[in-house]
Amino acid sequence: MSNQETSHVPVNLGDRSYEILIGQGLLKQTAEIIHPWLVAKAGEREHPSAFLVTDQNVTSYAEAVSQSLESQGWRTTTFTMEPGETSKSIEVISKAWDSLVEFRADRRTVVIAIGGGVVGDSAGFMAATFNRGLPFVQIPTTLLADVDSSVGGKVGINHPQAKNLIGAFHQPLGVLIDTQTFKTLPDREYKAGWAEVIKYGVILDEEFFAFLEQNIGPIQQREETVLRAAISRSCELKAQVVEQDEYERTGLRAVLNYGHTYCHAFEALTGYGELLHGEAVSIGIVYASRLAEKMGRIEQQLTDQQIGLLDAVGLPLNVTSPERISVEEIIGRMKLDKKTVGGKLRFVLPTRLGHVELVEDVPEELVRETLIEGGFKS
Ligand SMILES: NC(=O)c1ccc[n+]([C@@H]2O[C@H](COP(=O)([O-])OP(=O)(O)OC[C@H]3O[C@@H](n4cnc5c(N)ncnc54)[C@H](O)[C@@H]3O)[C@@H](O)[C@H]2O)c1
Ligand SMILES: O=C(O)C(=O)C[C@@H](O)[C@H](O)[C@H](O)COP(=O)(O)O
Ligand SMILES: [Zn+2]
Repeated sequence: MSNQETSHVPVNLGDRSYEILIGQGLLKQTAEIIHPWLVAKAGEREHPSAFLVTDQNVTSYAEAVSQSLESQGWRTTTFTMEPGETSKSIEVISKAWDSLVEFRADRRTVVIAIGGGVVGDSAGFMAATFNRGLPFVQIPTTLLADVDSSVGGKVGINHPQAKNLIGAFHQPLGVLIDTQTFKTLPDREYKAGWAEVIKYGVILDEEFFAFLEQNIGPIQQREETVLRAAISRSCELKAQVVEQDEYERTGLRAVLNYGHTYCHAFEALTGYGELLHGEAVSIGIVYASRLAEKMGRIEQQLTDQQIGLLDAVGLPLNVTSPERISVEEIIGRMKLDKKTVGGKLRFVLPTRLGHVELVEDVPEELVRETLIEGGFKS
């Protein structure tokens, strides 16, 4: 694939269908790219307006987007959040609602997220709630947002007790991925994104997992061809799951939550921000796999294989100083997980490489054992 080509990944959801575009230098063409998306979904408009949402580290990308739109006659304003997980809060959303009022946003104002998953999830929640729903476009700028958070319509904010507890399903009109944004992405954030990519291999695609194992060097070098292949395949796999269970009703979409029951508890208990989401996913995968071993679903070799790949891309395998957090606190936070039914924990667990299942009857004692063996306070 030449670097100049733009790839298209469709997400087929009836009248909420959209496409994910992956290419270089797309930000500057935002106005031209999103115009047909808007016309198809909401009709032609005379005085287009856009509410741009970004964070302080990526304002230059938001400026490129506003320049493109304003050159085509759009009225725009930019809402800039502080970077980091703590911005996924009701206080930030409340300020954004005030700005939307001040901007005189109407039902046709497009909310455009330009940033990582924090910006995308928050902006999506603004779009889902203001005026009972505004059109929404995702322009992700982290690897994690490219491969996961920008796709599938889960939007929301955190509750101090649990991740993403307040939210909605609100699909974007489209996703525009400009791979040039990788140039400024710090190493820690870059590595964090690979946790969700590796997750897809474990849950759905053994061959993709092997491809990642064979490309550690190019991954570390941020080689464009491998990056593009990994982003496209991840988006395809996520789209296939979301197409079958958009609202996570049948349990099918829950496979995307592999490692997340542990991950979300660790994120909340370490105070949102100590661990990046991708780092917590990496740690959560290790724990979930160990739990699967204890349940006799897999051999230790499969856990070791996942650890090998996570470690090779530089991801953490445990929380720092786990002894400061008690096992009971973790179990308590796990019970706030959205997969919990009637107070009973449910976990997504592997049966083999490329396949996972949502498991109902997980003995809490085995979960405790994994945590105690990981060094948490008993
Ligand atoms: N909705 C979903 O389906 C879904 C899926 C996965 C994760 N998430 C959520 O996504 C969030 C994590 O997203 P994230 O990992 O992108 O973190 P993030 O949004 O916090 O971004 C990470 C950091 O990188 C900076 N940054 C972003 N792009 C940059 C660039 N190109 N150059 C320089 N700096 C840049 C940001 O300012 C921030 O400091 C979590 O809140 C997680 O819960 C949601
Ligand atoms: O899109 C999904 O569905 C996912 O589970 C993807 C996850 O990577 C993501 O972290 C998501 O935000 C978790 O959703 P939640 O419903 O457990 O909050
Ligand atoms: Zn995730």
